[in-house]
Amino acid sequence: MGKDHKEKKRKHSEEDVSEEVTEKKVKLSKSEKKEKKEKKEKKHKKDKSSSSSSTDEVKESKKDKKEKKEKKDKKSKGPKFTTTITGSAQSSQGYAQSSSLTTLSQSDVDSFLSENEVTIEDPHNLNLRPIISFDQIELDTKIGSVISKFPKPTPIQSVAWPYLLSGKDVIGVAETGSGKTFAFGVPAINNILTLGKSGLSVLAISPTRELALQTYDNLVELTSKTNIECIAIYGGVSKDDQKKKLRTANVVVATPGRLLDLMNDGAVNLSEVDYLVLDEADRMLEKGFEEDIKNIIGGTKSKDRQTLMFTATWPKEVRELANTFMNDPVKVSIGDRDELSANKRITQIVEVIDQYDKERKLLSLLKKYQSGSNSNDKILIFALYKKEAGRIESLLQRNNYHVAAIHGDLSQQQRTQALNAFKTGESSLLLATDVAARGLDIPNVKVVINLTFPLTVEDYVHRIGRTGRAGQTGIAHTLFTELEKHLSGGLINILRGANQPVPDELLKFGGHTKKKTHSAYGAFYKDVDMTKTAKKIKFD
Ligand SMILES: Nc1ncnc2c1ncn2[C@@H]1O[C@H](COP(=O)(O)OP(=O)(O)OP(=O)(O)O)[C@@H](O)[C@H]1O
Repeated sequence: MGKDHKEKKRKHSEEDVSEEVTEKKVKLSKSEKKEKKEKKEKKHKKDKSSSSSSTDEVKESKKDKKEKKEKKDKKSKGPKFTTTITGSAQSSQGYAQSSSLTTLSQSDVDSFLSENEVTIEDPHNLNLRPIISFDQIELDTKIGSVISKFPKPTPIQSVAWPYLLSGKDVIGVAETGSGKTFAFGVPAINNILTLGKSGLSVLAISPTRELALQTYDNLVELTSKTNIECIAIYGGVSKDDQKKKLRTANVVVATPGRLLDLMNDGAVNLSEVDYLVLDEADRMLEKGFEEDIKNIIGGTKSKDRQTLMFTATWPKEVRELANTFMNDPVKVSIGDRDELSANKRITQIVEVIDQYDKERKLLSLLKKYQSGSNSNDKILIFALYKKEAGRIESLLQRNNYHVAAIHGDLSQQQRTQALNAFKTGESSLLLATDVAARGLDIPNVKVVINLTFPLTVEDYVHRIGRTGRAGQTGIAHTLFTELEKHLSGGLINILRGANQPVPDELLKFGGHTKKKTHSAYGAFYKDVDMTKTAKKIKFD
């Protein structure tokens, strides 16, 4: 390999993966569009030449539609949440149900499951009861004292912990801001302490540098009273310090590019990793990451490894790939996660506007949301591309706004500074690309403004999830233009699913979400039922 090529490769691996994937997707989608057009033309010619076969096709497609409808009707008539957990003292591989959980009445367990719309798909039939209060779980006291700052576990923690402490592979799907980091973090650290593990045994993979750092901070807090050493591995900073710390680390949180880089340098050995987490798992399983993830997982223990996938969105398209890395996973979902859905405590406002009106509209929204007693409210503005972010940053500065910015054209130091300024409130505006869409837990973000709609509806759910976290409420204000009309159907479904008004102008775009032209991208496809009204599903 030539020096230039090597250098290019290194740079590539250190670039922010998230933005990189977004841009790759767009480039590829152009060539795929061309391919699609050619296919369409071919099909058209074929149709013309055979009118009888075309009649057959119509019949066939009607039949298909009928079958699909029947299947759908059947599905919707069946029980939505099928979880029942019966039985009392349960134990499995090192996890023993506490006596206080055993004495909990079955009706209390049932109402917890129903109120939180819990679904558990457990191929092992373990029937493990959810941990409803902290006194129902026996954790190492060094961890117990850290998490006791919270009043009780969040639903995803309640349900996932017993399975994770039992050594099972788990897919955890729960809304944004619902405590998924501790859902996988607490058992990770508890297992190290109680099983007396040494060496590098826990690896969590994150899609962005900022999220890797945040998860690292959470794990440092959890291990603060222990000798466990944690390290964050991410690009844009020197490797030397990371290499040194890797020699003694027990827990690694990493972005894929830098981790692979260090693996290639021989600076990290994952062969003893037996607790592997893909955070924002659907993102990590997209085509742009797939190879990297395969290579990383290939370096970990293949036998006796516990593999976890956590996310707020779990599109069908990634599920098969997920299974290839897992061993009979238990799937735990909170809320109706089979349908893509947003956190219901977020007020969603969607305005359909002319794209040339965006900048004027943004300035008026900032005036509206930061006026009077709300003048210091934190607002997060999402642009789609680095260029757009740069342009809007100048626009805001010209209008005397003090704005922090995070996107791929900035150095890691600038990004970290910007995020800190927004976290501490030194700057009440943060302008970001989708680098900040997932996972970031920034206190008190009151409003998220989508200046340009993201490339997928999943990304929309993650973006708006930067507000309304940990039980709080928030506002998401989205500017939608004709350019994004192919995503209108998916957006309409999300709005309806969260009991939010759907503007007539959005309905006019129709209710069909087109299949993504590029399979690497978002993997979100859905036929939209325009007759669907928002419903509250009850567990009975
Ligand atoms: N048991 C708990 N009770 C109350 N708050 C909690 C609890 N556990 C975690 N939190 C807090 O909830 C917030 C959101 O948690 P976290 O960032 O893990 O959410 P998430 O589900 O991973 O969100 P996202 O899908 O956006 O990544 C954090 O500030 C965290 O400290």
